[in-house]
Amino acid sequence: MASLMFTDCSSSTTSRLIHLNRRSGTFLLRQCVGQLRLQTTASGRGCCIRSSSSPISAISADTKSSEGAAIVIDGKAVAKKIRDEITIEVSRMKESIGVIPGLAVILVGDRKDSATYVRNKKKACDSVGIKSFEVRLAEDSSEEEVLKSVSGFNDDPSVHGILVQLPLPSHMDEQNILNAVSIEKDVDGFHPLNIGRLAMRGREPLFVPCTPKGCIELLHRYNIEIKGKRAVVIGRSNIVGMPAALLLQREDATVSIIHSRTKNPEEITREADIIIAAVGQPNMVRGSWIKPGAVIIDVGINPVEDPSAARGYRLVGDICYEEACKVASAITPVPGGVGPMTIAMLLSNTLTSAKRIHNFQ
Ligand SMILES: NC(=O)C1=CN([C@@H]2O[C@H](COP(=O)(O)OP(=O)(O)OC[C@H]3O[C@@H](n4cnc5c(N)ncnc54)[C@H](OP(=O)(O)O)[C@@H]3O)[C@@H](O)[C@H]2O)C=CC1
Ligand SMILES: Nc1nc(=O)c2c([nH]1)NC[C@@H]1CN(c3ccc(C(=O)N[C@@H](CCC(=O)O)C(=O)O)cc3)C=[N+]21
Repeated sequence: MASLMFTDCSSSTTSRLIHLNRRSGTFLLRQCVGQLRLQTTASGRGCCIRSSSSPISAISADTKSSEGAAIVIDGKAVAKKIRDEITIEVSRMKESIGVIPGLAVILVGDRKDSATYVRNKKKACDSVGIKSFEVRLAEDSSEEEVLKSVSGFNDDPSVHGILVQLPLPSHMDEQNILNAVSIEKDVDGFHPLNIGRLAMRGREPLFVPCTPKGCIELLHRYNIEIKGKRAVVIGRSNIVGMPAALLLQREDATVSIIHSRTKNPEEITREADIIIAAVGQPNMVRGSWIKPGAVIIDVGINPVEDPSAARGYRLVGDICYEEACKVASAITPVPGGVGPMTIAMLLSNTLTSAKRIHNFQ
């Protein structure tokens, strides 16, 4: 694990989440995702479930939320709904034209977290009927070997999406490898042509990177308006922060980007109606950074030591959850927020790719 450390803020976040999920998970799934209505009763512990009988479209980044009343944006439930939608489309495609969408994953090295992600992607493919292909290469493989695998999948007609799991070992040229993925199969959306088109007005990428796409999809599915809002993206990586900022801009938000050299990040963040945090710093964004009523999408996935957890660690986001949910109007939890959406968007991009390649509507 890259950053195993103690952290003060949100020390009780995990137990609180489990508590909330157990008591209110079912209604969240049914009401937030299905009928787009919220009729929650505030949990006994008060944090992060807003009591409301209004439609989710009432969530506004402008309105001051009442104390301790943020709505939990349930990424796990939305991802499940998207997987159900994909399952139907995959079987319709199979029945109509006999084609099964296929996703190939290339994993180099033996990082535990990467192996877990790849295993989860395979499980997700199985759950919707997408065929999965996998190549595992040793840490000391050559770049040529990886390029050979990419090229094999580029030429394989049963593969419609190719994902090279990142990070790659340091002796490899990541750009060179990502450039080699056929843009028609670039379901991660990391090819420079796809990113370039995302940045240009009037141009459409073939694929949008999965994590930022998942963030926007959550905002859409909760009817959170983006147009005209002030958005702040914290982090500017090629795979999350930068494409997230581009997507928000395409949705007519006014976007600021914060990075490691930004002065007074808290001041800039406090102006935002919508915050997307993709930093990799556990609990960095404190309650005092957040404008009352802001909507928060927490992309960060940071392992922090926790002897009481079965794995010896637990995952926290970049946002100090327990402080933020007292100020924000809506927030994604970690885990159960953006992570499951990333995988759902990967499946969705793979289905889109197969449909496009076979000209199937
Ligand atoms: N939920 C999901 O599906 C996914 C989650 N993640 C998680 O999201 C987080 C970010 O991932 P990723 O984008 O790949 O990370 P990177 O390390 O590639 O990028 C981090 C970004 O954050 C900025 N940054 C770092 N420290 C600070 C700071 N103190 N203040 C302001 N900005 C800072 C960096 O700035 P600079 O550019 O100046 O260096 C950089 O732009 C991680 O926790 C990762 O695990 C990632 C992918 C998917
Ligand atoms: N080519 C490439 N594409 C990626 O999209 C990519 C990548 N490389 N490298 C690593 C990051 C990270 N990433 C995650 C996906 C899902 C969860 C996820 O499902 N998380 C669960 C928790 C999982 C757990 O408990 O361990 C959750 O947040 O609820 C997390 C992180 C994709 N990435």
